[in-house]
Amino acid sequence: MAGAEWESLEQCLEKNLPPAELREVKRLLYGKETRKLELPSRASEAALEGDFELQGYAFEAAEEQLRRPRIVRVGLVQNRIPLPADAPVAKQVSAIHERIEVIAEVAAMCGVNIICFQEAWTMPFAFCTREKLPWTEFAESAEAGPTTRFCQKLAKKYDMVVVSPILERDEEHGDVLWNTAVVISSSGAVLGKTRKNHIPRVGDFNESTYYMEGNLGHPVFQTKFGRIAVNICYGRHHPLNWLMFSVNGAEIIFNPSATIGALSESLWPIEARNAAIANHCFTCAINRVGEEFFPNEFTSGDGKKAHHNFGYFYGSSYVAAPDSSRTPGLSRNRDGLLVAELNLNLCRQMSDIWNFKMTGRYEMYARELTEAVKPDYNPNIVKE
Ligand SMILES: NC(=O)NCCC(=O)O
Repeated sequence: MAGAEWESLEQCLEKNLPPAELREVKRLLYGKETRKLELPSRASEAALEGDFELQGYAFEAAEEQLRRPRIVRVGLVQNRIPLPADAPVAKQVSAIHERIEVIAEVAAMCGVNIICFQEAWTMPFAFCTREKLPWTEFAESAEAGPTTRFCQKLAKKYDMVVVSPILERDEEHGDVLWNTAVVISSSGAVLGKTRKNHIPRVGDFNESTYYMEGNLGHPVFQTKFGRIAVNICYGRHHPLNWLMFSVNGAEIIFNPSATIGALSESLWPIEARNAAIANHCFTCAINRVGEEFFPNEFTSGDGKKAHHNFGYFYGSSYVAAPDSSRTPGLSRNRDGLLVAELNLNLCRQMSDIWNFKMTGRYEMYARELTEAVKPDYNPNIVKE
């Protein structure tokens, strides 16, 4: 299984395919080509100095007579944890805030309107350990915690919407934990929060030890740049989860994730891209980078030796559009900022062409699903 030594699918294709074939392969794997964005040279210099990748692409839409283009720039941030997982909690949180502050400043230079960080961005992805302390100490109030205050400052300073996926401690309801994304308006106000609806029970993703499935449904946030939603990590395997955000009007669905190569890398390029097509919206898939080592060994419950290492987080963050085009991914092994310019008019344009919302048989599905979840349901199998 590839670790850091394998840079990316894109690099491999560029290196090994003759130009004419590369064009055809890209046509299938990436759809209509996205235009490379001209980003300010001071942003590229700052990225170089800060040792992170900076890429920018634009999605085009057809010109309309009655609507002006609705242009919005999104910024996707993928990163390693800057300090080892056994460093003191407060130091880890400050180090990650400092790292993200540098990347957010570059995002602002690039004109980013909405920035989204990776899942549980303020901490190592420690849920594999099943230990409570010190990992639960990373949990914070979504409304008033230090990370939300940090993001509010960024939002106000840069007139930017910030999507901040954290481990939430809900002090108003018995101090319980949730996997939550806080959405902070460009005014600096907390617009709201959304919680991870599907908790993985696969491999070392032992998240059910820490929190329950979200109870906030599928909220969509009206920002001044467009309507956004957040489908946290494992929710991307559930087409109906994407659908419900779309039913509520999401034009951009962020998918902040933490996932490893051995488990999901072959699913990664397909799922968010498919969701963008099926729901006539943009999707933004973000994954963390690198390896994380935990002080105490843990087992994977598979009879194999206990280990300290979760596996390889393969980055590869990308944006997908409703017309099936997508950006190349960021690298598999470096911190990175992906800037994508979207024209939200493309959502309705694709809907008018393909009509999935119009041809979807939602009443029929709703009726049949209502029956299917009943304990006495008989599957509709026709037998001879
Ligand atoms: N963080 C998380 O939900 N990971 C589960 C694995 C996956 O969905 O690829």
